[in-house]
Amino acid sequence: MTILDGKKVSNDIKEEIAVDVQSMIANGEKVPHLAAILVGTDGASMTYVNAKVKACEKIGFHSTLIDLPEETTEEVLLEKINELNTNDDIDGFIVQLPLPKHIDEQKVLMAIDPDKDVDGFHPTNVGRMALDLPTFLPATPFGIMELLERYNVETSGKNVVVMGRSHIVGRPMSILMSQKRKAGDATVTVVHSRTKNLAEITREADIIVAAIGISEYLTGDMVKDGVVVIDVGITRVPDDTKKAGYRLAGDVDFASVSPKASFITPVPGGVGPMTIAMLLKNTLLARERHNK
Ligand SMILES: Nc1nc(=O)c2c([nH]1)NC[C@@H]1CN(c3ccc(C(=O)N[C@@H](CCC(=O)O)C(=O)O)cc3)C=[N+]21
Repeated sequence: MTILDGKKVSNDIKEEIAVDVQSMIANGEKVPHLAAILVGTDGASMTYVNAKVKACEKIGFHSTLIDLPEETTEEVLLEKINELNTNDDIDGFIVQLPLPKHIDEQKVLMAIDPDKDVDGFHPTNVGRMALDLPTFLPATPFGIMELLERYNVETSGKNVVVMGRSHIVGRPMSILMSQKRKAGDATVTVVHSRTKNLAEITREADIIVAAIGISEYLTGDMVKDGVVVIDVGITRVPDDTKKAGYRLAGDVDFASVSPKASFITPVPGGVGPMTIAMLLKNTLLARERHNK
């Protein structure tokens, strides 16, 4: 069994990007500038956004964190987005999700200039992804593809079961893996909360991408020997024995699944760090495209 070490691979990618940044500086070019908008003070969201800003600093990007109060109106948020759209110094930006309930998420995502949409959530970019045109791939699926590639995990002709149909992970994952590309060419099945005989389907899978948001849902009896398991879940489970008061759990029951797996991602240290690395990669790409 091989651990797919997202922490290590994400550090490799960050180092590669840092080298690119150094040559940009040497050539007198502007370095990439990422902005992130955070609305409210959700603990997990703050952790992720801060991790993104810190990663920018580490590799030499400029970054701007725009912190807005929970009660920010949709109108004000849309104004902020328009400012970032028209600010030539900003190469790419993200609006951290989830947003407060009084804000229409779809409306917000559609307000982002697709050329600065480094999350790849704008319908234009989703469409471009589906058509296999140049775009920004959503960071989590992009990170999973990259992880599979770097460990030379064979996907061509394999049965891939994607658990979950979210717009951010499950859906794009299923599209990418069915496409003719590296870490693609797979036969993809999407399962979700209405799926019947779910375990019968997962037991046929060569590769499982678990992205349903239920902690430790996938157990050893639901997988076959030699399975490749990608765990996208990240839930904070209350735990008094931990200093933070919680532990991080994935969608996979690692204890029972890992003995049967050929490759498996841990949580933490798997898909999460890859997501951040690919956001940086997209921001570098945005800078390069804006140069042209
Ligand atoms: N517009 C937007 N874009 C996103 O990309 C986005 C988002 N909204 N909302 C929330 C999700 C979640 N997400 C994670 C990023 C990094 C880790 C990560 O680095 N996790 C560490 C652990 C971090 C911890 O201690 O909590 C790990 O898995 O090792 C996890 C989750 C990005 N998301």
